Amino acid sequence: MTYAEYNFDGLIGPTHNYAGLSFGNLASAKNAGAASNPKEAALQGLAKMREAMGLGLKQGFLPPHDRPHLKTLRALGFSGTDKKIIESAARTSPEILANCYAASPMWTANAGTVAPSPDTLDKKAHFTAANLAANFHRAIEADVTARVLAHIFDDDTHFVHHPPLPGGMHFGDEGAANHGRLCENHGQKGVHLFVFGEDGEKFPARQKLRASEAVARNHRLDPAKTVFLKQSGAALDAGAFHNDVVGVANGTVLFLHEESFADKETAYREIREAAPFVEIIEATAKDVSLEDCINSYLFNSQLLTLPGGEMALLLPVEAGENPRVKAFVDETLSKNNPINRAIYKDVRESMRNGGGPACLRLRVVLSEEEAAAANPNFILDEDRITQLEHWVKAHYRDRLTPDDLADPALMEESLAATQALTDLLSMGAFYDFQR
Ligand SMILES: NCCC[C@H](NC(=O)CCC(=O)O)C(=O)O
Repeated sequence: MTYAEYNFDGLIGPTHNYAGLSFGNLASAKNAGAASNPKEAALQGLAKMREAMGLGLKQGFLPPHDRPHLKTLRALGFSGTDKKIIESAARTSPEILANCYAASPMWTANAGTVAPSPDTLDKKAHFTAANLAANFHRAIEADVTARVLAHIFDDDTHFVHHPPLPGGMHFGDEGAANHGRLCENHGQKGVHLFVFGEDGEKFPARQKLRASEAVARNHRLDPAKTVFLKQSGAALDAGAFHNDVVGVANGTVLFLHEESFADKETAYREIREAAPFVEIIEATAKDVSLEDCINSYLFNSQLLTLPGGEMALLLPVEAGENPRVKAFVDETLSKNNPINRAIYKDVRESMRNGGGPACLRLRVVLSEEEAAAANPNFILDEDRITQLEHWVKAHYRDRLTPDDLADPALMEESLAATQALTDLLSMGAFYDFQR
């Protein structure tokens, strides 16, 4: 059976803004209060999806969530008409309102963790939506994300869906941003790398070891092909709030910064034991400092296997603008390894909130049969992506500041856009505001 990797990117929602909500995420803090451009953000995201499609890769997307999330605002005691809810939240609790307005479901690397069917005991593909317990604005994504995944992969002969882990931060889980899969080819049993953290001196760790272990158990992974690795405190405190800021795995390659893990020698040994075929390509601190790494998002690139078998790095333009990072990329391309191409893409709107190319996508490996069982409305072809571009251009603003969140007109526009999208995608009464 033929297996292929699908990248499911987050379609960036109409309320994309810079509210500085994520402690430990340096870009989010730095840009707090700045004006965003939601239209440009969504079009940059779609342009990245087009790029991947142009490379001959399979591309899907996950829809944005309904924002503002009125259900959460009501649960927190705001009542009356929708307009009244926005007005009173804006007046008394602008911070709560900003959290309920975040377009953060765009970063689908945090939507959940996926185990492809060749890797699981029951030979089904398993999904666990991430609980994102570390941040209020992200924790409210979990239920709707679980609904989205169940809607797209709606066939229990092929797919198993696990609810977000219970227990709040005790089982804090941030999904695929702390997870990678190594394999010789997609149809063979892969090796799962789960990276967890422990609170640093400056910043808290979001991913807990016990959460990664629970996901691995639920997904019925082979313990011999599962490795749990502790993130280094230095990386966390330098701003790597998710491990995918300092490393990426694809196929036989692990591409990362040498200071990613707490105990590098042990980590590499365990990875090699589980995946003897692995090729580790690392940047030393001398090549690129952790600071350069985090400012440029070098390792938050998508490492993609092209149809011809070679690999390409899809990097943010910021990586090409840093001379030390650019030199390291050029050197990597010139060496004898599978990475032969670098493509720099502009996803600046997302980058300003700490999300690079790899944050914007969830990888799902599917057999042909499984792909045929997935909802085709969320797999892109030329017609579908053009439709989405038109939808963005028709509904999105090109400027949004945190002050604008107080304006009930923004709520009306955003929910009207979401309604139009559900019509376009035949989703029915999908979101909480439609029920
Ligand atoms: N994987 C990338 C995730 C980026 C995301 N940023 C944010 O939520 C910032 C939102 C804001 O500050 O408005 C986060 O930190 O989880």
